[in-house]
Amino acid sequence: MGSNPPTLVNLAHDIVKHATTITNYLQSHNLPQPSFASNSPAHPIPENDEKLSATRLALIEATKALQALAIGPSETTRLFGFTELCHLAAMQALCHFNVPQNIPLDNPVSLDELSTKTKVDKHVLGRFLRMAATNYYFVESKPGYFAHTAWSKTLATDEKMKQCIWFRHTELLPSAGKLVEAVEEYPGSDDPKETAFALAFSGETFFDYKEKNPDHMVRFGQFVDAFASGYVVDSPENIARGYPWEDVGRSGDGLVVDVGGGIGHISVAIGKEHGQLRFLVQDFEDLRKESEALALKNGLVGRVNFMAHDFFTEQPEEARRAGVYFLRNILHNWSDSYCRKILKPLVGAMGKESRIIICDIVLPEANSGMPKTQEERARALDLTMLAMFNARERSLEEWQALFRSVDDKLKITAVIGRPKMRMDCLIEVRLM
Ligand SMILES: C[S@@+](CC[C@H](N)C(=O)[O-])C[C@H]1O[C@@H](n2cnc3c(N)ncnc32)[C@H](O)[C@@H]1O
Repeated sequence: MGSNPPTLVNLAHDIVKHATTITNYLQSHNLPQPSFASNSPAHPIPENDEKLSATRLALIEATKALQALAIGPSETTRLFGFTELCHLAAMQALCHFNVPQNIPLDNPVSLDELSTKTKVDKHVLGRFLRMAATNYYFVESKPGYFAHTAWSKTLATDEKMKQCIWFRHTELLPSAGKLVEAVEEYPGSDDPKETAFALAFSGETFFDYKEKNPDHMVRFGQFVDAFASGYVVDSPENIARGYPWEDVGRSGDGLVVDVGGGIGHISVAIGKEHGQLRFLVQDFEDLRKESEALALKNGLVGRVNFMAHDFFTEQPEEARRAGVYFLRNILHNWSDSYCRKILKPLVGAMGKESRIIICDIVLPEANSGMPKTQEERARALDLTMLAMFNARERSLEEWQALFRSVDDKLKITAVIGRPKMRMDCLIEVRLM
């Protein structure tokens, strides 16, 4: 979609073209134009129109390239990460001291009043706010008075959004800082105990640390919720509509085993759209109550059932020969050797009609044409998996090699990606 060659002028032309398409779409649908004003919507460009979403991505892509060319190589390197790190520190401080909640949604507040309410030194508070304002979070509407923008309002109106900042600052940043040490200390390790995270957090694995620090567990859960509620991750509805689930009921008995399914929110979303399917959500016993409450709330009692099950062990009789073994965001948390330990019991339980469906990222090959902004996010998730778990995102070739190493007959039979899905793909695997 991009201009060739990507010169300043060609990119600027692309930007005008894409911006015009989006502006006209919003106008013709009576939707507000994107703006920094605090009453502007949090998702101004609708996600459900595939062509519009592609234009939005192309616009982001062109602006990223234009900005890189305008700043140039030397300045980019000299300032690398400098402002981003300071933004993260300032934003974490502002969220920690509940500054977004203490600014009225539609009016400015004086720095004096904000300092009294939050008990943060007025001068330090002003410095954090002025840093954040250079990134469109908050605006100094007149000297010494701060108001919300649409950006900062996301933090004021949804407590969960603050955990996106908290996670990056409090868990990812210290872990990322230990990556070099981890690579030197544990060369080639695939052990979840030998990670950058463990080096940063007193030798604990990610989940052991969470168990000992329930506050981190709660915040992490809220972060995942917030992260999954926008453009970045596929919604449960995308998954429910992205795959021909109606075929599952035709062969086998319509049973979907949601392996490591959490409280079963994906099973519920698929179950609401596909009445012929039954679901067995497998996870740790402590999620049973919440899972059963979710099924009850959605009128799916009897069709969405919970079963405590450790996915490293053999499947019990009632979960054998299921139509589907579904694993969403499970295998990317584990290295290949652990993935084999998860997949082997599933292969052992599969009947002739069974399939495994994996919902995870498929990393692009070199020069695949995937927009750089998208690829950047996928690669960032890959490095996050490395730092936190010694795990990884995988390319199609790496997925294929993993399945082959479990069983020669395990073959990828379909990959559903864009435009039906966003970041993740649905990878269908069968014994052939
Ligand atoms: C990243 S979450 C994904 C949850 C769900 N599939 C989703 O897409 O929202 C990983 C899940 O795996 C579960 N899990 C971790 N180890 C497990 C094990 N040994 N057996 C069963 N579930 C496990 C966790 O409790 C958690 O719910």
